[in-house]
Amino acid sequence: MDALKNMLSPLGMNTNALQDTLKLVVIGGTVETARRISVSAWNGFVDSFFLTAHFSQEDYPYDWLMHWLSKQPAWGRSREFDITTRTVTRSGITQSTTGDLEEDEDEDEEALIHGRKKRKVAFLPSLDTTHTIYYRGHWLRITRTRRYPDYGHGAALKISVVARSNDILKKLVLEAKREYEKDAEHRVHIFLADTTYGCWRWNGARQKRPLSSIVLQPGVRIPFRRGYLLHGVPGSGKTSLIHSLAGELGLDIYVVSLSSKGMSDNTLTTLMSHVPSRCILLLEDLDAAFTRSVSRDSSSTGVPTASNSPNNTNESDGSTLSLSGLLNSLDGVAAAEGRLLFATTNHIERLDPALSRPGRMDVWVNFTHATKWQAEGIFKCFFPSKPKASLSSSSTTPATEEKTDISQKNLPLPKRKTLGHTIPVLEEAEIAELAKRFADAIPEGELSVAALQGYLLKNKLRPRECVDEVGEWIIQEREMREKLKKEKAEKLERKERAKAKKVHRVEAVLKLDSATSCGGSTVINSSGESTPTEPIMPVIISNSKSESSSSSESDSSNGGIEADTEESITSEEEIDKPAGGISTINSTTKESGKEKWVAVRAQPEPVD
Ligand SMILES: Nc1ncnc2c1ncn2[C@@H]1O[C@H](COP(=O)(O)OP(=O)(O)OP(=O)(O)O)[C@@H](O)[C@H]1O
Repeated sequence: MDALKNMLSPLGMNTNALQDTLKLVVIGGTVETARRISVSAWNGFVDSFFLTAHFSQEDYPYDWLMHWLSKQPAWGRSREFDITTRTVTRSGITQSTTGDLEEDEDEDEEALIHGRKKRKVAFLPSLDTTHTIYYRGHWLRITRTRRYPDYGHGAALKISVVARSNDILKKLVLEAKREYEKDAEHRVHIFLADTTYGCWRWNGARQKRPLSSIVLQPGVRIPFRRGYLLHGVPGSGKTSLIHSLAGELGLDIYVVSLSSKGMSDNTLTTLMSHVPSRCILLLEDLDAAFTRSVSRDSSSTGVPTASNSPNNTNESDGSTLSLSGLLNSLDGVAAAEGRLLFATTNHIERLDPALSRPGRMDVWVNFTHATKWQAEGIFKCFFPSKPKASLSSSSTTPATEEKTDISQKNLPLPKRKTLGHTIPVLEEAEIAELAKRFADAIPEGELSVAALQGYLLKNKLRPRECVDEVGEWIIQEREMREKLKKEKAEKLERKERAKAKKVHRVEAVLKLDSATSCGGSTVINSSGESTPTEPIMPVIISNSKSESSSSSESDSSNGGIEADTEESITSEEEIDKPAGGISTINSTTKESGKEKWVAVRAQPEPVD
């Protein structure tokens, strides 16, 4: 140091300041070196003493572990965890772990409480935080991370434990698997197609629903076949029947929405190659996918053309699913034993007949609005009744007696309970009589079963009043429907007017354009005038488009343009034919090109 001082003093530098700086550098360097050494020593220690297992969300052990974790009482003491009501995670952790937020473990995620969906609360290990859980004499260090943080999805779980052999981790995984499978016995698991990555994502598990809780018309039975097409009005029980069948057969459901963004022949093939051999494959929106201009030619993309779908273009949609691509995939799926193919649609008339070829969709079942028979059945499903033998003198008894109630075994499990309230349990004969009165009041084939269910749910605690007031409710429903219909018609009319205006604007622009182009042409010369627009322009415009200001005429000419440019295989199009006697809504819909797929198959024979 003295030598350094001597060296620097002739330069006139303040040696004290320099000394301090040097000291700081030395101390800082030492501290940083010590930190690095300790970190790498810790990592070395962890590597040599800790066993670490990684679980990726794409694989089943992740589900088992998440399910197991959700049941650990440690969450009650944890100071940091995620609470979610989303079902998009791949874990089945929909039951409460500490019992502090959710009282009713069996409650269906979709149960309606006062007309709203009641959501379950689930606990998750929070992301990027290490949790410590004591398990069989070992401390487990658990960290959940995002695999693709940039894309905001894909999770992974890391579990570390200090142990000599990996037995403890094996035991843990096996225990988690056993518990998961035990729980899964009572649930139907649903997987959704992820069109971005061409894989299946776990989307939740539902309580199994007894088949007897689906009230279908007598004679509607489902024979065993490979492919089923369930068609009919919304809210008539198509999806519920599939879920119920899945529960009955112990199968999981794999759902593909054919109209989803990014769906292509390749994606569908990839998805189909990953469908397990025993499962139900459900194709949703079958009609939605093929209201487009799809051709049997594999080169066809099935994407709406700009003309028939103004808001939807090839680029924005990204869908390149062709009918032939779908048919090939279906044939592949149908080839496997133990796999059932279901498809649902609200518009059977829009489907291509090729979809219903034997081996693809051999059974067609039509679902209609509620009949009186169904109304009676669903009423009996909803209200518990006491068998005559055990009937006490009082007409109503507390809900605790529900457990012995026979009629309740037809209800989906969750709907049997209504917490904190007393459900009147009436005599069987009285329920039968009320059900009959209820059915008498329900107009045949006018209201959906789902609507009836909604009304009954609202009156879950008032069976008698529910029947007394059903007439009023039907009037309200009709008024509501009328209102909605009116609003829809008005909306359509507004749209039509806007469309007509647009056509006029285009005409005006065309006029202007032609005027300008003629202005620069030899027309001027031939007339010998200096003003170019006068001689020819009006004639040219009136040839290409009519001068008519009526919106209907404008629309029909527009429709003509669409028909010319559309790559449609349908020869039965009626788009621009004058629709004598057809209501405004119908005719406008056809003109707008939405109904270009017409029925090519007659109603199939009723299934028995
Ligand atoms: N036939 C039925 N028996 C019992 N419950 C029914 C029936 N039809 C409808 N429901 C009830 O109505 C609700 C809606 O039914 P679901 O989703 O199965 O109808 P959907 O026909 O699949 O409708 P969408 O075509 O809109 O998908 C469900 O909660 C279901 O319990």
